[in-house]
Formats: sequence, structure tokens, C-alpha cells
Amino acid sequence: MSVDPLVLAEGLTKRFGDFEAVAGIDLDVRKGEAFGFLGPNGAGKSSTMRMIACVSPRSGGELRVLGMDPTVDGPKIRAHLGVVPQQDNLDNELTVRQNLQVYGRYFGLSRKHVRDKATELLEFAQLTDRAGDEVEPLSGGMKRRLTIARSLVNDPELLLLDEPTTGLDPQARHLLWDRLFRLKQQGVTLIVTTHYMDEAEQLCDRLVVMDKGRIAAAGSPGELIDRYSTKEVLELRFPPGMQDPEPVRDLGERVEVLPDRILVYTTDGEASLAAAHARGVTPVSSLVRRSTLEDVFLRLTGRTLVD
Ligand SMILES: Nc1ncnc2c1ncn2[C@@H]1O[C@H](COP(=O)(O)OP(=O)(O)OP(=O)(O)O)[C@@H](O)[C@H]1O
Repeated sequence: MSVDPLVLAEGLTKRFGDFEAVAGIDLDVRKGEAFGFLGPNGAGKSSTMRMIACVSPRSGGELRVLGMDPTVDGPKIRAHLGVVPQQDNLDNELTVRQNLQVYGRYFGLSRKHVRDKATELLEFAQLTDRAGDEVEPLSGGMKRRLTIARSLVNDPELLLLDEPTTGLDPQARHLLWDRLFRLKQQGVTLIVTTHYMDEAEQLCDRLVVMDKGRIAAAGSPGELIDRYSTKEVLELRFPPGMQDPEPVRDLGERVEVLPDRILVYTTDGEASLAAAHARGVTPVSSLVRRSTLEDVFLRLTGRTLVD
């Protein structure tokens, strides 16, 4: 039996004047999965999210969210969504707990229900100790966790997170990923936009790689890497302007030249490195690593994700 997707887009388009920010994309998000939009700044990820969140009307194509049309049933859909915007918009005048409770009251939930829910969400966000504190002095990671906790007040079926860990330090990011992973285990469907390939690999069951308003590729992180990259990558670092790819061009399936590096896409990085040394290639440093979604993006677009 097939289960209807929670989000279904066909030819979905967003135009700002003559400019097409989202240029006719097709996708489906299935219940219980973590679905990602990976792409650089300006790829059209937020514009797509805002259409799914029913806060920005589509300019063309079809869109169904929870089986309904955002144009017709926006408020009904929004009641079942949790939205974590790119910028935290917490109320600095209120305490941590009050931020949750006041938001809960917007959904018309009873005082008692909202109080109990806030206690549960403070625990989830690891903010119980800070419940009575003001928001302003919280760290960036704590504010993000509070924003996520707040988005869960109405027990959403679908949680939309726009760049959830941008600007956070590595420890705060890992804690946030752990919380999002728990939500997924509890059956919440997640949609995440990100320009971090490690975030996409950590969190997403399936993702689309977006560039210039279009979907360049779709699949699980593993599928995308298998399809568009090699098992290993040999990185050879040179002083800027000193990298000559010719002596290593045949040491892998493909070679990419970046401003400070040459990347050799190969099945056996160590063997390629030994061969490069035998030919007298002398990089400042070298590294053999596995392929990542960054390599997929480079292959698809000729550019790096974060310039
Ligand atoms: N309200 C608007 N009016 C005009 N152009 C817009 C508007 N919103 C977005 N754009 C343009 O649409 C394109 C896609 O923007 P969008 O915010 O969707 O990208 P993104 O992939 O989410 O990137 P970012 O991570 O920077 O938000 C950009 O070129 C942006 O300048």
C-alpha cells in the first residue's frame, strides 16, 4: 500500500518579478523521513521552504502539504506544522518558559496543557535549568534549541528547519543534531535546508541538491556519492597558483583544480599518492579521504558549496 507523501511538488515555481528563485522543481517528502535541501546561498532553498510553510504563495506548478493546497488551506496546514526560521525570533522580554507557554496559547491550547508541554519541551531542549531566565543571555545553541522546542508546542506532524545550525560552534551543532535525530525517532518528519554537507550527511535520509533554483540531483547521501563521486579522494595542496594537474591527471577517474588544491577522484587514494610521488609531484601536504556531498556538489556544478 502506498502512503501519500506529506509534501508533493510538481513544477513548483517562485518568481520575484522577472527572476525565477525556484524554477519548476519536483519532489516528494515521505512520512517519518528527514528530507534535506542542500545548496549554496541563493539556491532557492528558503523560497521553497516558505512556500511549503504556507507563508509565501507559489508562482506556478503544484504543491500539496499534508494532502492540502496551501493556497486554499494555509491556516489548516499551518496548525500541523512546526517552523524554525533562519533567524531566531524569540521574545526577549519573556523568560525561556514563557516563550514556550505564550506560543502554545496562540494555538488555543489550554493553560494546563501548555504548562505541561513546556515542562516536557524544556527537558527535551536541555533547558530546564534555564526555565526562569531571560532569553537574551542564552548562547546561540541554547536559543536555537529553544526555538526548536517552541516549534514543537503544537505537536507538529512536519517540522521545517531553515539552516538550523548556521553560526553555531561544532559542539552546539552536534547537540542540535542529536535532538533532531530524537525527534525523527519519535516519528516527526523533518525538512531541513542547509549549505553544510556534513549536516546533510548526518541528518538526511534523502535530499535534493539545489543550485540556481533547480534540483541538480536527488537521492540518499550514499546514493549521491556513489553516483557522482569515487570511493576516495586524494587532496594535494600547493601554494596558490602552483598547482599543475597534468602530472596527476591520469591517476584517478577525474581531477578538479581548486585555488589551493588539486583533487584526484580515485578508488585507491594511497596508490594514487604513491604514483604522484614517483612522478616527482611535491605538494605542500596531501590527504586521502572518503568522498562527501561537497564532492557531489563540485561535480554537479563546478563550484564548492561554501565559497
Ligand atoms: N523577496 C524577495 N524578493 C526578491 N528576490 C528574492 C526575494 N527572496 C529571495 N530572493 C532571491 O531569490 C534567490 C533565492 O533565495 P533563497 O533565500 O530562496 O535562497 P537560499 O538557497 O535559501 O539561500 P540563503 O541560504 O541565502 O537563504 C536569491 O537570489 C534571492 O536574492
